[in-house]
Order: sequence, then C-alpha cells, then structure tokens
Amino acid sequence: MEVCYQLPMLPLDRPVPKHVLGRRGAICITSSSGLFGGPLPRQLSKRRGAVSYDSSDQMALYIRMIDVRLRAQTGNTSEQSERDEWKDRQQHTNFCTDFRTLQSLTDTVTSEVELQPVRSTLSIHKNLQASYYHRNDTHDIHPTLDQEYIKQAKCMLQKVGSWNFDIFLFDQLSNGKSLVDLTFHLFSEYSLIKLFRLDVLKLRHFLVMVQEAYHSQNPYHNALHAADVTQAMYCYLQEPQLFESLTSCDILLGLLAAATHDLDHPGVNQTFLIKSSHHLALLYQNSSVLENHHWKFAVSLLRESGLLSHLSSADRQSLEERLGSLILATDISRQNEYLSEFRAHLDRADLRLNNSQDRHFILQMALKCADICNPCRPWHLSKLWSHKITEEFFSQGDIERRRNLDLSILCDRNTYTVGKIQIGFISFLVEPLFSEWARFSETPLSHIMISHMTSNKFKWTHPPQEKMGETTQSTSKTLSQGSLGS
Ligand SMILES: Nc1ncnc2c1ncn2[C@@H]1O[C@@H]2COP(=O)(O)O[C@H]2[C@H]1O
Repeated sequence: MEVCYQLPMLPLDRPVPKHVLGRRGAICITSSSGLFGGPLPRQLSKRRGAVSYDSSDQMALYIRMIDVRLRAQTGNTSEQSERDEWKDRQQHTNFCTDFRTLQSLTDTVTSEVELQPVRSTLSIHKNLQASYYHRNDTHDIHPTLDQEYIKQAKCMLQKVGSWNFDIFLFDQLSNGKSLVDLTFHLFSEYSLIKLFRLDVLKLRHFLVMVQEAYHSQNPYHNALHAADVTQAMYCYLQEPQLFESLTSCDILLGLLAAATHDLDHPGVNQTFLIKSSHHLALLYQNSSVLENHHWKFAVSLLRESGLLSHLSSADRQSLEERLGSLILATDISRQNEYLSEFRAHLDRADLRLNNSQDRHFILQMALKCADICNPCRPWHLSKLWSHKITEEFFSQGDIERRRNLDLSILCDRNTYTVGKIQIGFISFLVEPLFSEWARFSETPLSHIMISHMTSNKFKWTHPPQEKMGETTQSTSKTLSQGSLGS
C-alpha cells in the first residue's frame, strides 16, 4: 500500500480547492485495503492515477498518496549508487536551499514504494496513446515541498544560460520533468510562442509526449540527456555570432532538434540493431538507423500534438525536413564528414551567417557539440555522464553475451573501464570537434569548455590508483576509427 498521509478533511459541499484539483491523476491506489481500515470502495480500488473528484468519488478528497513515479530517484542498483554519489554531491553544492533535507525526505518515500517499470528495452513505437493526456503534471511529494521544489526550479531557470547549470539537480526539482519545464521555459524566453502563434496547451502536450517517449530506464539515452543537450544548445544559441544572426525559425528548430534528437532511443546502438536484425535496421537500410527513427518519431509527435497545424503545409514540410537534417547530423559515425567540412570552411573563412545554408550548417555543428559536450562540463557533472554512458555500453554487452552475439566495441565490462573509454572518447571525438568550434566561436564559453575538457581528461588519465594498461591503446584505436555509436 502506498498511502503516506492524508490531506486535511475538506467539507464536501464546497468547491474543491484548486491545489487539490491540480493533483488530478496523482492519486495512486495499488492495494485493495484502504486508508480507513476496511477495503476501499470498489470504484477506487483499481484506479491507479485515475481518481476523479466528482461527487460520486468524494472519498478521494480525503486521500492523498505519494506518486511512485519519482523517476529521477527510482530505478536499478546503478541508480542507487548514483544516488549515493548524488547525496555526496549535495554536500558540496552551493545551491541556495539546503537540498539535503528534501533529498532525505524523498529517499524515505522511494524506499517505501514498489518500483514501477515504465517500458521495456526495445519497445520502440509502443505506448503512444491516450495516457499522455492524463499524466500527473504536478509535483507530488508534499504540499510544502512541492512549493519549495517549484521555487527552486524557477530559481535555477534564471541561470539556465550558465555552463555550470546542474541538470541533475534541476531534474529532481522538477520531479523528473526537466525536459518539459526547461524547453517550455526556453520557448517563452525567446518568445517563440508568440512569434509562431503556438497554442500553449499543444506545446505542453507535445513536450510531455517528447519527455515520455524517452526511455527512463536507459542509463544515458533518456530525457535527462535530451534536457542536458537542450540546455547546452541554448548556451550556444546565446553565443554572440549565433545570437546576432539566427532567425526565430533557426532558434525554434535548434531547440526542437535538441529536445527530440534521441527520441525513443532503445539504449543499444546501431550495430546491435543491425546484428539482431531489428526492423528499424531493415527499414533504414542500416544507415543512420537510430537518427532516422528519432527524426520520424519527432515528426509524428509534432503532427499528433497539432503544434504546427496552423502553419501552411509548405512551411510545416520545410520545418520537418530541416529538423531531420539537424537530427541526422548527430550520427556520430559521420563525425569526420561534418568535421572536415567545418574545418575547410574555417580555413577558407567563408562562412556567412546571413546565408541560410551556412546558418543551418552552424546549427548542425552546434547540435553535434551539444550532443557530446558532457566531457566539457565541470568534473562533478561530467563524471556522472561518463558513468551513465558506460553503464549503458556495458548493459548492451551483457545482452550480447546472453544472446551469443559478438560483443560490440566498448561494451565488454571485462575489458574496458570508465576512464579508458573517456580518454579515448575525449581524445578522438571531443577534442577535435571542440577545438574547431573554438576556432569558430572564440568566446569565454569556448575557453571554459576546453578548459574543463582538458582537466577532465587529465583526471581520467591520472586516476588515484588505477594503472593504465594496454586496453587504453586499443580503446583509442577503436575510437579513432569512428566506430563509437555505430
Ligand atoms: N562521455 C562519453 N563517453 C563515451 N562515449 C560517449 C560519451 N558521451 C557520448 N558518447 C557517445 O557519443 C555518441 C553520440 O551519439 P549517440 O547519442 O548515438 O551515442 C553517443 C555515445 O556513443
């Protein structure tokens, strides 16, 4: 039974206060025994997240249960260890609230409840239906905590342009809805709602669908990564060269692409999809399989939400195509292609940002940087991402081992370590990209990113006790061949 406490009794003849109505869908009943000692009335006993407040259900007014979907905090054992690290980190944060208190309260809550699987791995295309309309959109931990969390989340958004922005903390404060809250905020910040005459309800519906289409059980490729990429993209859009030349349409596309660029990622890479004869590999003929899927999925959500339905079909089509071209650029196996073109432009100094094609190319490069910028974040954030991606690689390796498939590169937990993977990744993919970006955008932000990247690499290269062996060389060789993620 997941009951934790009761709301104060409310007189039945008065309208339900707004703060209670706002919690529609937050009530979870998973057992047939009730709060009141006896069994719950039948109409309430099986309605997980669906208790309504009309007069026939008045009893619901007296019940408040904790929503178990504290997604940033539930999960598997690795998330458990991350939570320990998280707590550790809280002690060093200079954030203005004593978040440790909130943290310990929510930990108590999660330990009492049963963990709910959200969606199984490789469940591409599933669960896209009506449930989105009835999701719990509120912060359901405690009325007072709700307010504290919301206040702190709002406070954090004032610094959304900071490269030190802690997306993990923001995700906790927004109850696992960082992608929705952050993207909505950025749309407002740029007045995109007004400029494109967007319906705010459709926008919110679209963003909730986007958030939900990410697999929360993936250690790395989940909505939090998308939120992180969106925040990084915002930082790049704010860079003087881009800010002065980008149109509202470029900005709209940049943010949309960042938020949707890994939609419905199954937590395994393209190589796995090909060797396991996944239908998407067949559909996209083994070429940018995941990126094509992310794009098409994004288009389907745009259409389902009707967010752009008021635009002409030509405009809609052009937006969808440009969105595709941005998302496809994130295919890491094509990194060298993009990088060579970027380098050539910089050598010739011929990028003209009043030209729409050049602006689009720069948006592609910005999204590519945002996608793999985690080694350029401050160490405490970067390290968390490194552990997350390694966990995802290794779980893919475990699946391959169980299925007697050849182990994909970097996915063998008996051969690689987090540090070795990071050194190779930074040396062969991140450094080359960010050094070109810094040539294009010689700003304090570029300087900060390169400086974090250098010091993070140094930390991985000089771990307190780890001996660096031959594996490092083989990792480096693999990464230099651009085989990551493909
Ligand atoms: N910190 C990291 N360490 C190693 N690989 C990474 C890291 N961050 C991102 N990647 C890889 O970069 C790839 C970018 O494209 P994908 O999201 O398909 O898959 C991503 C991972 O394979």
